[in-house]
Order: sequence, then C-alpha cells, then structure tokens
Amino acid sequence: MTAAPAFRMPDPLLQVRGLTHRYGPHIGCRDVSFDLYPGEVLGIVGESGSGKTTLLKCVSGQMEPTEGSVEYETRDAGLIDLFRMSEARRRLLMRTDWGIVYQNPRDGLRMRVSAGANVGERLMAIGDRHYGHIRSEAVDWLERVEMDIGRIDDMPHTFSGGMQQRLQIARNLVTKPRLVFMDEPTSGLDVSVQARLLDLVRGLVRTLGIACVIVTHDLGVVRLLSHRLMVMKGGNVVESGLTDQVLDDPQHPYTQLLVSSILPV
Ligand SMILES: Nc1ncnc2c1ncn2[C@@H]1O[C@H](COP(=O)(O)OP(=O)(O)OP(=O)(O)O)[C@@H](O)[C@H]1O
Repeated sequence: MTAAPAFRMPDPLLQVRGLTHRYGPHIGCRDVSFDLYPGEVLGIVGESGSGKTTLLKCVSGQMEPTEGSVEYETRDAGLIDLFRMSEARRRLLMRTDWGIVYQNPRDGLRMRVSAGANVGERLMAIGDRHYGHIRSEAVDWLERVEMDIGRIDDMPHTFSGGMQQRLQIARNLVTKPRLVFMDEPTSGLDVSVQARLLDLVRGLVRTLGIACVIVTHDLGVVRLLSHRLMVMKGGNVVESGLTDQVLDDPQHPYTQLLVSSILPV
C-alpha cells in the first residue's frame, strides 16, 4: 500500500521580521513580524497614528524600513528581501505580482486617461500588445467591478468617488496579482457605497485567491474581509490572531476598548 502524500503547508508569500521604521526621533512602527500565506487576508487596525500606514508602506516596498526585513516569495527565485533586490526588479513585481489600492483613488489612477486605458495600460505594462485583447479584458473588468461599460472612454475625474475606487480595483486586479495592499479602501465613501464595494472586494479576493494586506480603522471592514487581524497602538502590534477570535474575545485592554467602542458586544 502506498502512503498518502504528506500535507505540506504552502510557503508564505510574505515574511516580515523585526520591522521597525523611525522618522528621525519618532517611531512609525516597532519590531513587527508576521507571515502572510497565499490567498490569506490580513487586516491591520488601530487608531490614527498607530503606525498602520507606515507598516503598509514598508511591507509594500514603498518605503525602506530602518530595521528588519521583508521577504517576498518570487515565482522564479523563492524568498528574496525586497530591499536587497534591484529597483528594476521591485518595480516589475509591483506591476505584475502586486496591486496597491490607495485610500484616495487619485493616487492609484491616471486621471488624464480614460477608464478603459487605466485598466488596459496595466496589461500593456506586462507585455500585452494585442489591442483587441486589451480592450476586451478592460470591458470584462469594468463589468466585474459593476461599472457601466458605456463609460469606458470617460475620464476618471467624471466618476463618483465610489466609481473611481472600483476603477482602481479593476486596474489593480486585471493582471491577476498574487498580493494586493489596500490602505483604507472604503473610507471617504458613504455607507451604502462602502457596503457594496466591500462585498465586491470580498467576492473578487475570494474567487481569485488573492492574498491581501488591508489597513483600516474600521473593524466592520476587517470583520467582513480578513482572516487574520493585527491590532496596532503607538507603533506596536498589541494583539494578533484569527479575526473572529480577536474581535469576539479580545485579550489586550486596547483591543477590548476598540471593540467595545465600535462593535455592539
Ligand atoms: N513623514 C513623517 N514624518 C514624521 N513622523 C511621521 C511621518 N509619517 C508618520 N509619522 C508618525 O508615525 C506614526 C505612525 O503614523 P502612521 O501614518 O503610520 O499611522 P496610521 O495608523 O496610518 O494613522 P492614520 O490612520 O491617521 O493614517 C505617527 O506618530 C505619525 O505622527
């Protein structure tokens, strides 16, 4: 009888170790470590100034940490430290394997080109040169994010905030990234628009099996989207664990305060 093949955990996509970032004498975040696995959604929550954005910028290669390492599982060469690889290679990763969804869609869209071109140019950046294919992918993605195809040639500035955010999501997901970073993707939108956008993001992330790091001050967002949660305060991670566990049975006094002030218990 042949033995059943042993179950093997996938390798982490991202390995963060001892990450600290200082702005001169000020601490942005301190000694943060975590692993992120393929298809996993990690939420980072905390009050304003707790270090969420600093951490996200460091782990997404936008800002070099003062100390510590961020390693990414590349398709061709395994785990490589983001800040030891060449700038060209890091940029290629950002265009191909990664997406970054900014809080303000203006930071993630090109406002002077049409909606269709915003989606299409990401495909061109990874070598697609077939106009018909690029156009049909753009149409497909605008439909997936529930945008009106009749507006494919319109400029992003003519869209509402919610539409711009959906366009930013389409632009990021069209290349089928393995990892997407999101910084407060729904703040600034009114509540009903937020709810639809969150549903959309949840559906896409699950269907496509994308790993995601999502920063938010909104516990409702992490409850809906994230498998795991890290709670930050004053630059430190004060608690982490499975989202439901942390929210239903918070251990750290700060998490207890956060949960009781926002969610009915
Ligand atoms: N460019 C900067 N120069 C100096 N200090 C900074 C800078 N950016 C952030 N900080 C400080 O680092 C700490 C963490 O800030 P960060 O923006 O990461 O927090 P945050 O949790 O994302 O806050 P918010 O939810 O308000 O965006 C804060 O004390 C902040 O004042």
